[in-house]
Amino acid sequence: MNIIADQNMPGIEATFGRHGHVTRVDGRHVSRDQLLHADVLLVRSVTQVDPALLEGTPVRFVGSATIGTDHLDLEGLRAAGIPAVHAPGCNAEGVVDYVLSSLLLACQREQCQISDKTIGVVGAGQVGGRLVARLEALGLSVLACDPPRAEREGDTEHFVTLDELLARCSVICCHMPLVRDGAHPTHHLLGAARIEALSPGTWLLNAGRGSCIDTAALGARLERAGDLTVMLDVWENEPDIDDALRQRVDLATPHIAGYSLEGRLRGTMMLYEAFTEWAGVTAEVELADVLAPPVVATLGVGQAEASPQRLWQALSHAIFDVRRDADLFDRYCRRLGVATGFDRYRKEYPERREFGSTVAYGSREQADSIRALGFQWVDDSL
Ligand SMILES: NC(=O)c1ccc[n+]([C@@H]2O[C@H](COP(=O)([O-])OP(=O)(O)OC[C@H]3O[C@@H](n4cnc5c(N)ncnc54)[C@H](O)[C@@H]3O)[C@@H](O)[C@H]2O)c1
Ligand SMILES: O=C(O)[C@H](O)[C@H](O)COP(=O)(O)O
Repeated sequence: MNIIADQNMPGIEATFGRHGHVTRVDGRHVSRDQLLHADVLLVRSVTQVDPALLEGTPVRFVGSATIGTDHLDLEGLRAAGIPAVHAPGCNAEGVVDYVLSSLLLACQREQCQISDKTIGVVGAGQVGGRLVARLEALGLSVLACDPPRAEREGDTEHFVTLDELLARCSVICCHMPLVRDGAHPTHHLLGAARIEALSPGTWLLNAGRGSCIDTAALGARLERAGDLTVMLDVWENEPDIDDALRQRVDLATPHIAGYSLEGRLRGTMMLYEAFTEWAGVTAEVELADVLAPPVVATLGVGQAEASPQRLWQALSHAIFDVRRDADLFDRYCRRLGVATGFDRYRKEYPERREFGSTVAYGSREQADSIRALGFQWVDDSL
């Protein structure tokens, strides 16, 4: 069996490699010619897959190690009889770690307390739902907007409309998928009018898809007024993103929010499970076989971290200081140009572990706070 896989997917040789010959390709430039002898195609979000790409090839199984599916023509592939699977939730914990690291950094920079803010989460699925749960566990004030869920679950009590959320929240976190049609499209959901209407001082974070925000309008507001705190992990026209906007926002990262080692390996393993079922072979490897223990397995919290926010900052930034990614991304862009820098940093992304893999030693009084942040807690008096 011939397996073509994106070069940015870890764990493929250890899993799929047991059942066939693996060839790695640059996911941004997959061509039909490269697939003329392929049975299986494994991609990430940078490869658009539709029936035209696969026409006349022997590809009979497509797997995308991603949460998002906007790069897959699922309907077309279904009509062509080609199974296409993705990896729901695989890197959701990593995205939540990214959001917490970013918001706590913004608090540090602006000398404010996160507990004074109301945080709005747009899109309360695998990522947004987990984010709401962690923020609420930390005792923070949260509102969520998810019209498809509100409709499906008949729940208007727990969900607010987008405009209510924008009006009531000082922090807005976007985690909706990119949907271009249907009853609840998200393309430019935060369009020019909504961006103009944001109160000065609002924090806006996007870790969903770049095109959910009209970034030309966002850039125009920042250029004119510079009165928002903006954290962008996703962009319109990746990797050739608007460099002026990149330099204007407060935190710019190249679509790495979900790039924890666990998240990337979970993506591979979810595809592997689907593949073994499809191929009728026995899965020979589990996640634990390919996931090494974290290098930093334990963290001492120390008595100095008196306030909950200082404790959260110390812990989250010890494991994932998003400044590192922003600084390195900036260096890559300056050295290589923005489009090459964007992809190169993703390709060379330093290993990052999830909060949930890390044990933090703290006092009994700190236990709830440590756990709520997403870490494992061990009593430091033992
Ligand atoms: N930056 C990253 O590294 C990264 C990582 C993972 C996922 N993502 C993106 O985040 C998106 C969300 O991930 P997820 O795992 O939570 O997906 P999900 O499908 O589990 O949840 C998406 C939620 O958004 C809701 N939604 C749909 N349309 C909406 C609208 N108009 N307004 C508000 N909510 C709406 C859905 O009902 C659903 O509950 C993915 O589609 C992907 O594009 C980015
Ligand atoms: O949808 C997702 O899961 C993420 O946005 C995605 O995985 C980011 O990484 P990429 O697939 O672009 O390497």
